[in-house]
Amino acid sequence: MTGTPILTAAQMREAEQAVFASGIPEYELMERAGVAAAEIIWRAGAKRDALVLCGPGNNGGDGFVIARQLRSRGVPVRVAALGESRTESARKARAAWNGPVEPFDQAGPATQIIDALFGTGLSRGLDAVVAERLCDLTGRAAFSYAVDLPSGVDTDSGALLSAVPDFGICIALGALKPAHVLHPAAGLYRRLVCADIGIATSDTIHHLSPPHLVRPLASDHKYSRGLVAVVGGEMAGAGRLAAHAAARSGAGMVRHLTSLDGAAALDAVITRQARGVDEVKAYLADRRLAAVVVGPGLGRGGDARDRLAAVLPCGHPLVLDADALTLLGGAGAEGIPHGSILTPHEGEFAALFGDLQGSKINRAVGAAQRVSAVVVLKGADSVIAAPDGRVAVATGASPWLSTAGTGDVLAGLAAGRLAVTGDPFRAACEAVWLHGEAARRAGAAFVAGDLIAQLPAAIGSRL
Ligand SMILES: NC(=O)C1=CN([C@@H]2O[C@H](COP(=O)(O)OP(=O)(O)OC[C@H]3O[C@@H](n4cnc5c(N)ncnc54)[C@H](OP(=O)(O)O)[C@@H]3O)[C@@H](O)[C@H]2O)[C@@H](O)CC1
Ligand SMILES: Nc1ncnc2c1ncn2[C@@H]1O[C@H](COP(=O)(O)OP(=O)(O)O)[C@@H](O)[C@H]1O
Ligand SMILES: [K+]
Repeated sequence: MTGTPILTAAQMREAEQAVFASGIPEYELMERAGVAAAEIIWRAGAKRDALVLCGPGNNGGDGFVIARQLRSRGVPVRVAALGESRTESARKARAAWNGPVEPFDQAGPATQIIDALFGTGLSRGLDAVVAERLCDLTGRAAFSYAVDLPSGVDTDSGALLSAVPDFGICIALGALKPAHVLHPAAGLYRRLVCADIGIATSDTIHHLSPPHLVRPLASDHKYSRGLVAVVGGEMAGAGRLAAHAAARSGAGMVRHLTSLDGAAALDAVITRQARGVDEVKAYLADRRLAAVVVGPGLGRGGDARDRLAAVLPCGHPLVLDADALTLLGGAGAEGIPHGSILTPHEGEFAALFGDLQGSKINRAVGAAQRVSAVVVLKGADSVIAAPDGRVAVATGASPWLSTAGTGDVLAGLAAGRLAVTGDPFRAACEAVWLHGEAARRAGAAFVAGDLIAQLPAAIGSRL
């Protein structure tokens, strides 16, 4: 994965130490951060009057540098500070600002508000009066900026530790942090900009980037492009959605095994009635199968359990979703073949891995390592984790995706990409990106089937 790196507060401090060890002083880094942030603010707000809110730590120090930079460009700037500056660099930045400093609790509104109260060093929620004033000033400003992070969010989990206002632009310094991509914090700004301040970042957590897909070759045929089986059950609709998504994923052929009568007449998806477990097993004996998805439309009764039990040892690469995850949760996540893709929403995840703690990223990584499989922990911020520690986080998903059946589409799509690539982490990343792109193209108030219709265009955009 090659998207923008995401660093926790501790990893950020390590990267910062490496810069200091190379001979660059701390204050130089603060100057770089302030200059880069001021440039972004200048481009957005030009000469509109600005109020910079400075906290006691280095985030506040960045604020003093920003104030000086903006003033040198002719912006009418005021600074309000929350007490004294407590770090050497912040004191230096404050001394270099030779304008007045207002007490935070007396600062009046401005057209532009720059929040440099707290960043990665926030250790607890803001005092209620401070948070309230920040919300009030930010709400009244026409332009608002959060320096590094909105003050009040927990860097590593994206949780809100106190009331936090909505910002226009969040200026991440040096690298993204988990709070920039995880909700609820990730929903607090309209635009996110990452300012390069010369910190080397080589970590394993990345923002999900658009995939590079390949066209079929002239020598390809339907089996070489990947044969997918969808093992459904009594709820044919969900299985059908997964099957049709797989059929528009780039895979060569899709078979949908249902326990119901009525194979579709004219359809690219081959629907087969496989009433008993032996019939399911017979279909799964096909060596040409490149991926099998089980869960959408499976059901949760005894028959569903038997079908799932037939799929788990089949030896083909698996995508486990929906009812399959719920059934596996009841069994303590036993029997999940290594290298599978699991696509739980939070409820299914809790049933499977309820004891895991920490941020959404930590929980997804813990789960992936526990079952040696790729875990896609879905939601407005979907986290894709591999057992080797690689993580991609998808942001900006359309909230219109919160409609029935879109998860079935994702499962089918993941199986299709798994059949094409043979690589579970890559397939999961491609599927989540294509799913999000299809939703963007589908616009508003779509249903799961509309999403499937957008998949060819989404794929076409990445060839
Ligand atoms: N990493 C990098 O590469 C670079 C980092 N840079 C910048 O540094 C920022 C991190 O700076 P930082 O570590 O000094 O922490 P910061 O967020 O300013 O706050 C810490 C202070 O606030 C205090 N405090 C905490 N919570 C509080 C509360 N609720 N209410 C009241 N007080 C509270 C806390 O006190 P304590 O918890 O010890 O009581 C401490 O005094 C980072 O976000 C970025 O902007 C750039 O300059 C250059 C490159
Ligand atoms: N509020 C939201 N914003 C963005 N994406 C969402 C939101 N809610 C759900 N999604 C996405 O929609 C899909 C829903 O999947 P799931 O909950 O399994 O639904 P279903 O079981 O009905 O198919 C997932 O891909 C999830 O990431
Ligand atoms: K801030």
